[in-house]
Amino acid sequence: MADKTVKELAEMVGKTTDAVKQQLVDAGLPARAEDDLVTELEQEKLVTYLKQSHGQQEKRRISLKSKTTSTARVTGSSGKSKSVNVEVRKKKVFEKPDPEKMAEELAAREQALIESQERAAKEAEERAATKKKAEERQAATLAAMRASLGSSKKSDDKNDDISTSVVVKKGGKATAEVKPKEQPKKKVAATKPKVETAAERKARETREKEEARLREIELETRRTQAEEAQKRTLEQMRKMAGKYTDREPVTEVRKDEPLAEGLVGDALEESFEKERREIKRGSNSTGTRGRRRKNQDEREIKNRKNGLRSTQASQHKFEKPVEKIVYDVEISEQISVADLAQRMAVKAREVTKLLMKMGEMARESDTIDQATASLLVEEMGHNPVPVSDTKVEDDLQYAVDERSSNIQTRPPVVTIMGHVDHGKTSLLDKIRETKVANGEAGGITQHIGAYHVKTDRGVITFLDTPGHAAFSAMRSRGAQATDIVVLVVAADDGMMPQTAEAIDHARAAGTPIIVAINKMDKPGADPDRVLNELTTKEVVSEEWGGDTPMARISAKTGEGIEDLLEFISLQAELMELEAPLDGAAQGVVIESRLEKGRGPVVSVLVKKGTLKQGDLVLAGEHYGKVRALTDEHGQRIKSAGPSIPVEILGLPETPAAGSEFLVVTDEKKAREVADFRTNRERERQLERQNAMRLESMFDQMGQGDVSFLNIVLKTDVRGSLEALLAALNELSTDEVKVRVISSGVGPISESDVTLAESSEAVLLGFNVRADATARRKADTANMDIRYYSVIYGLIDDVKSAMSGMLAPEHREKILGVADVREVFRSSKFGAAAGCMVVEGTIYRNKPIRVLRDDQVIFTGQLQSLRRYKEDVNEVRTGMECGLAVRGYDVEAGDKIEVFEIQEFARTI
Ligand SMILES: Nc1nc2c(ncn2[C@@H]2O[C@H](COP(=O)(O)OP(=O)(O)OP(=O)(O)O)[C@@H](O)[C@H]2O)c(=O)[nH]1
Repeated sequence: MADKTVKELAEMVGKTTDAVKQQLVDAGLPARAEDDLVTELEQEKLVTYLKQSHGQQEKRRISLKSKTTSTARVTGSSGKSKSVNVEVRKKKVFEKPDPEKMAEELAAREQALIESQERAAKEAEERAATKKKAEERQAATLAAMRASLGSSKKSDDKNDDISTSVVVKKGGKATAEVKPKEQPKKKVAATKPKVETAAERKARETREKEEARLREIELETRRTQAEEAQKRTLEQMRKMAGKYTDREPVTEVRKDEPLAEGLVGDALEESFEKERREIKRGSNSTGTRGRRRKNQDEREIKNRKNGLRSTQASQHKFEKPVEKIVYDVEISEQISVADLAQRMAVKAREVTKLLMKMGEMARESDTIDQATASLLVEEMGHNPVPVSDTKVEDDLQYAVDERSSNIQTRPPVVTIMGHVDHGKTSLLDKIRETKVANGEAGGITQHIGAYHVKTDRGVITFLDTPGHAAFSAMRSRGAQATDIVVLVVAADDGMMPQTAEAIDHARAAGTPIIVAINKMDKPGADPDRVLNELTTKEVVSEEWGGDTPMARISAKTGEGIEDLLEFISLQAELMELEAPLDGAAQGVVIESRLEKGRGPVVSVLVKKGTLKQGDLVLAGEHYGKVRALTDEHGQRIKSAGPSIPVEILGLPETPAAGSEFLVVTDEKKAREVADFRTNRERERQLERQNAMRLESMFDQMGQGDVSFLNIVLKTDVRGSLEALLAALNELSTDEVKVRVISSGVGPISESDVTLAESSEAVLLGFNVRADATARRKADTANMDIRYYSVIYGLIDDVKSAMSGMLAPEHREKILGVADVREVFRSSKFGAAAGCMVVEGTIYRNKPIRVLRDDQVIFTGQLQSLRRYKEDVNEVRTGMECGLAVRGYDVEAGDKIEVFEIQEFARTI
């Protein structure tokens, strides 16, 4: 760069002289005229200024300080103070670049790359053309020079010894030099022309201008390439960002590279360096650079085609290239750790490790519950698919349903409910008496928990287990055995608590209600009152515009019973009750008992299909072949269709009342389901026991005053047992808890007595008696065995026992109040108060309180109570007295209140 005039500069950059002059001033240089020279230094200054103003910032040196060090003075244990260096390190965090922004940037850079390549090609062409022109010009100049030299040689010969050459020095100043005459010819030819002609000068200037432009292009190319490198680096960073998000970068950030700016780690920095080196090398040799550039571009394209692979891809070889397989893992309600691991195709150790992390210590053989297993599976990146343990059961049920066909109308199943003594049993008996005993020739009615009657409108089946307790026990087992509830309300008693409860139960089950207003024969019968009271529970008679049929009956005389049966049949018709007649039978266990000589006798109600002798029945946890079928009259029958109650023999044990039964063909499946149910029941039992243990622990820890009433209970049939257990369970309160230590069906045995004795339990028998040995044992142990035949009798007794265990309640009772009118002081008695008894009686020996402005200010005792001069024990309302309070001086206007603490027994 040579010194140039303002005009020359303007020509060079293709701007007006005025614009250049202004730029010079803006760049902080002195103002110039058109022909003033601008020195090289000034030109550089101007170029720097222009670059800056066009956004080409001077290359900044970025120095990121990851740590700062300062000095602090501290006093040591010896008391001496010393200075310590405090180094504060900054946390480096990778920022994940925004993918959208990156994509935009990438597109822009690609466009810029294409443009710059096109520009470079064009410029190369121009350069070649210019070079050619320059060479031509030079050749022409040389020819001219040679020509002029030839003519001057002739004149030299004339001037003999001196030749003058004019050398144009920097700045265009010409100086004359005297050269020795005998200059070798070839030397003259080798040197540049001594005098620069106007054409030469112009050529040189053009050349310089061209060179400057080329430098600019070079710079531009380098810049583009640097940007390219940056782009690639950022691209890699974007790909790597995901992998590094959770990690703390451990590498140091390079400080001398603007691209780094605290973002790039070692790997990226290295890649950047590589790019930089390539660019640097490329700039030294245009040819090599071009080749390299080409190769690089080819690589780029190849890499792009290959997706994520890049020139730096080899740096991340540690990554596992395989894609993770996500399994759908079926999880049953309980699953072993080993089994779960197998389903996820991992080692069991990995599962136990994860469990440990989650705070659960488990071995491979341990079983975990469905919720924990689901969590684990999710944690390990798979999909948990919870499956029901009842799948085998469901499959079995499905198979049974599949085999059902020939859908027919079936008889309704009716349960009779109502308050105690309102006549439920009487009603059932009356219906049976009129419809069964009389209807069936010679039939001996047998108690099987249900019976069916034939009416003009069809068959009706009654469940002979009256009361809502049995109804709810069945429902709690999922057996919706009842279609209609007949609610018995005594006309002379009206709606009672258990009437309301029965309504709630029926409502909860969605079972329609028919009301039987009983005891209409009684003189005190008031059916309207019943109707009225029932409306409070939103049971409105059809007569009153509601939808509940109500029959006025007498279980004693049989009046209205036909109407009731008619209502039931009509309701059944409305409900369009249907069931498949053919196919495998299924239904519900009504009752089961152990009978001497017959073994387990199970009463069932068929709900679907037809139950036949010889069928394989699965009921609850037991299964077996039906040896015999008996109807309610004790008659052996071959089969029973829908809604028909029968007794079956052949099961190995007594299933619980309310259990569902079904006929299966596959014994293996039946065993599988039976086993599963047994295990489930055992687990439930264990859970209950654990809960009990826990409960006891808490009780002991926190509330020392909780009492337990332990019970050993034996009943005749499972139905009563379920009902009683449910009822007893509800009796527990915060203070007294009922704990059934043992319960079962059958007579009270010696072991029951032993258990009751050891656990300090009361021994209760419902419709069963203790055998001889048990009786003897109870006598020796001085134990009381209580027998019942009415559920409510048993419950009431338990309630009383619980009440006896309750701590008595203490209540305070005010016995009398006296107003203090005057206070006298005597040296002998101290302060004595003259009072008037205004309420009750003032007692000398009872506790007192002193009240001032109706606020208690003292509680204590009287020191003396006198009437006139005599000491007395009590003074009644309206009488005057003198009294002294021990340890307290009363004032006129105070009130003396006498009280006592009374004990009240509490009931459950
Ligand atoms: N006068 C009269 N008495 C009846 C009628 N129905 C029942 N009783 C009497 O009422 C009492 C109770 O009858 P139950 O049939 O035992 O009543 P329940 O509702 O079954 O009683 P629990 O089984 O204890 O809940 C008995 O003394 C019956 O004789 C009736 O229609 N008229």
